[in-house]
Formats: sequence, structure tokens, C-alpha cells
Amino acid sequence: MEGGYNILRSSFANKGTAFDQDERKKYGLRGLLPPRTETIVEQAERALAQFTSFQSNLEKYIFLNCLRDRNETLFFYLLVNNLELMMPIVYTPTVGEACQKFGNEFRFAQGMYFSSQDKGQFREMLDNWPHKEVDIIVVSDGSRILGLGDLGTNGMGIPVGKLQLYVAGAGFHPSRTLPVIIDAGVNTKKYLDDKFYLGEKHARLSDPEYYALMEEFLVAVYNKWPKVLVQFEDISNDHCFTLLENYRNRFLCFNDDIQGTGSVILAGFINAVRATQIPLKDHRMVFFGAGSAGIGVADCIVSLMEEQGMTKEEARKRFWFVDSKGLITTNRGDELAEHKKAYARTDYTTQLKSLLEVVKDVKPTALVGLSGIGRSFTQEIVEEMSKNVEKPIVFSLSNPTSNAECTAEQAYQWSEGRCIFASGSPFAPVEYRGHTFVPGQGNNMYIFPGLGLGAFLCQSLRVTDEMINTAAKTLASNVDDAEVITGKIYPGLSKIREISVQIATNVIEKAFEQGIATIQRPENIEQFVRK
Ligand SMILES: O=C([O-])CC(=O)C(=O)O
Ligand SMILES: [Mg+2]
Repeated sequence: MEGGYNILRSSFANKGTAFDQDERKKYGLRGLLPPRTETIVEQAERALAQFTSFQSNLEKYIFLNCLRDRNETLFFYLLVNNLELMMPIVYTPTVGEACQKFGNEFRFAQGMYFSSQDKGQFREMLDNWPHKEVDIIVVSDGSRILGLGDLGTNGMGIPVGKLQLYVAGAGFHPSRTLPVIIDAGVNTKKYLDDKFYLGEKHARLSDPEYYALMEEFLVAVYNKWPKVLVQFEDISNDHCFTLLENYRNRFLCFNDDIQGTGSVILAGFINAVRATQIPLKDHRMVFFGAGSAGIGVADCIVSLMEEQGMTKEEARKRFWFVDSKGLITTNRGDELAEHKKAYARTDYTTQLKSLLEVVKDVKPTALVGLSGIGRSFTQEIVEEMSKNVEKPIVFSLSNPTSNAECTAEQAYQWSEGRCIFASGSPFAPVEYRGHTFVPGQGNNMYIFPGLGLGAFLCQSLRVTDEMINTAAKTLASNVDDAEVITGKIYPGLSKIREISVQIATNVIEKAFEQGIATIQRPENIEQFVRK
């Protein structure tokens, strides 16, 4: 096949009806398109009408990704101009359903896949990627997709969705983004038995085999694209902390669930502290869920407490972590996973087995859910908590919506409209006793596009805790005092591109301050970012 037809079949080159008459002559497109030339505004109007005509969110998701497969330019134009409407489709929560049904709904491949069958050949395989330059990679092994568990290769929707936000939220070029799945097996029986499942059908690899695969992948990637930024995403707790420790000082990389979520919740917490007017050092925080996100968030809050003069030990004592076995203590008789040890309480002789018992005992100012267990903040728990504080902070952060620890409506009702609420997945505004509450979305989507852009643009040697802390403060400062008093702790989503500029600018400043930016210092960093 030759000429114009190939252009129409390439999602990057294709402009569809927007090719003008001169272009149609030049590229051999005459006769291959309906006669009238349209502007992208007209094309987008039609695409929006088509999007709206679908009933289910999953159909809308499929429509958008198929549109992208035909015409990247139109897809991103539509997304950027309808971000608030389409974010819950291309991203959380619909992307979760799309991952669960990935094998059933598969139409065409996006991104790249590497499995144990390909061992020793990763570097060579990278040369099959059609684009010369890659600036950013999001890589998952599908082992902990949102709060949905081990989805194996079906998890590809997450790297794809995150990178769409890197483009829409921070201006990365679509052709320079690469979504990746490392297929290391799957432990979910449903997928092993599913005839439409597209990953390798075996149990997950042993640790040595797994780490060898990851090592081969990262070495291959940095050999081919030395400047690339790698974001680790939705990797289970047994591996994600080790991977981050192994690679954070070796390559330019970060883990979005530990550090991105940590940063975004720190931002929300900074503003919740402003709203409650209780000093940071006096907060008592009960965390339900001690995985990547829970520990990542606590570490970020601890770093802010240290900055304000507390020692690490004092700061960590303000946290009470609860997991499936109850309050995490040093003496409860089980072998604690390494990442939980720093937050294990040493001051309990009786074992508190349930979240309710812990809330009764601790009388927390903040209750933070990153457990992946839907509706685990019961009426009794939220009411109990609300007895003791005027403005209880209730963060129900697990994704997608079905896994939120409680809904926005429940939190406002059970706290009699007093709580400062945020969730990981979006909730609609809630009417309660004549008042409209707009729940904040404490989702790492506010942080990773700007953080990644800043770290990549200045070619930082690594992503430091200070850069992550700076990103959080920048996000927090986007809500003013008058808004904070009403319980609004995150800015509106429509501001996301502007926020990404600010975050990237401040992250670059920080990298220069720390002496780890490797480009020549631009005269005006903000203008450099905007360009
Ligand atoms: O993807 C999201 O919405 C946030 C996130 O990283 C997760 O839940 O794992
Ligand atoms: Mg994630």
C-alpha cells in the first residue's frame, strides 16, 4: 500500500477531514476523503457528540481509545478541551473496569510488552518501537492495579491512561511516551482460566526471576534512551519498595503510588491542617492500609513534620497504622513486612484487632483509607471519630470508586457536615442540610504530570524527597484561605495544566538547588517549562 492511504492509517500523521485542499494534493489524498475540509473545532464537535451518545462509561472508554488509534491529534484536542468530563473515563475509575475486561475488549495493541519468554532480548525488542525518541515510560507488572488486585497483563490500561494524562496535563509529546507491561505471570485464577486473557498463563515468577526481568528491562531502556524518566506504577507491596530503593539513585525514576500519592495527600493534608486550625504536630492520624500508598503518604507527612522541627521518631509516633490483622505493633506476634516496621507501635500491651477499636482508643483527628477495601469506614467508625473533633479529616482514598472506604455522601452525613473529605476517585457534589459540599479528589494525577515534567526537563540525576515535598506545597498553595475554610483542599481539575507548570518550575528550581539538574540553568525556568 502506498501514498496517501498510509497517511490516513497512521494515527500520528492522520488529520482526517482537516487536511486542506493543498495537503490533499501534496500527499495523494484526493478522492480518499469526503469533499469538505473541516477545522479541528468542527471535528471535535462531532467526536464529542459521538462520545456522548454512548450509554456506558466502558463504551465511552473504548470509543476514545479507538479515536486515538485513528487520530492522535483529535483525541488529545478533545481530551484537553473536555478534561473534567473525560478524566473519569480515560483514567480512574473507568480505566479500572477497562483493565478488568482488557482481554474481552481488546481491539488493538498499545505500548510494549515484555515477558519471561523474551529474556535476554529486551534491548533488541526496544528497537521495534516505531518512534525514535522516548521521554517517559510508565511501567507496571499488573500485580496491584488500583485496589483491584493482580490483573496481570490486563493492567496495560493503567500505563496507557497515566501517559494520556502526562500529555493532557503536562504537555509531553504523545509519540515520546511509552506504556509498558512486564508480564511476570498472574496469580488470579480467574485470568488463568479465562480464554480471552492475553498474558502468559502461569503463576508469578519467583523473586530472583522477577528482579532479573526488571533489571534487564531498566538496563535496556537506559541504554537505548539515556534521558528517559521511568515511572513505576501499580506494583504490589512485596516488590515496589525494593525496586524503588534499588533504582532511585541509579536511574531517573520514581514510584507514583508511593511518592506521587504521598505528595498529593501531603498537599491535601497541608490544607486540611489549615482548615482544622490544629497545628500539624498535634494531629493524630489513623491509617487503614499499610501498603505502598499508606507508607508513602505517611513518609511524606513525616518529612514535613521534620521540616517543622520534630524528630523522625516524634513524627512517626503521630501515626497509628491498621492492617488486616488490626493495629500494627511490634509485639503482636507476627513477622512484619519490612515496610511496616517504621510505623509499628511499641506502646501497646493489648492488641486492638479492628479499626473501630483503634479509632475509639486513639481519638484521631484524621482517618486515612488506603486499604483497597470498599466501605470499610462504617457509620459507627465515622460517628465515633466525629465525637471527638470539630472537623474530622476523612480521606477515603482507595480506587476505583467501588473500593473507596466510604462515599462522600456517607462522610458528610455521618459527620453531620463537619468533615474535611477527600477521595481517590471522583464523587459528585453532595447536598446536606441545605449546603452543597464539593468533595476533593486526592489523586496523584495532580502531581505526577508536573513532577515528571520538571524532573525530565532539567535532566535531574534522580527524583528526591525534597522535589516531592516541593510538588506538594506547590499544589497546596493553589487553594486560597477563603476556600480552605469551606473545606475545599484541592484546586479544580480545570487548572491542571497551569498547576503542572508551577510544579515543574518549582521542581526544577529544587533540582538546581540540590545540584542534581544536569542541563544549563535556563534564564527563566517558568518560560522554559511553558515552551
Ligand atoms: O490511578 C489512580 O487513580 C491513582 C493510583 O495511582 C492508584 O490508585 O493506584
Ligand atoms: Mg497507581
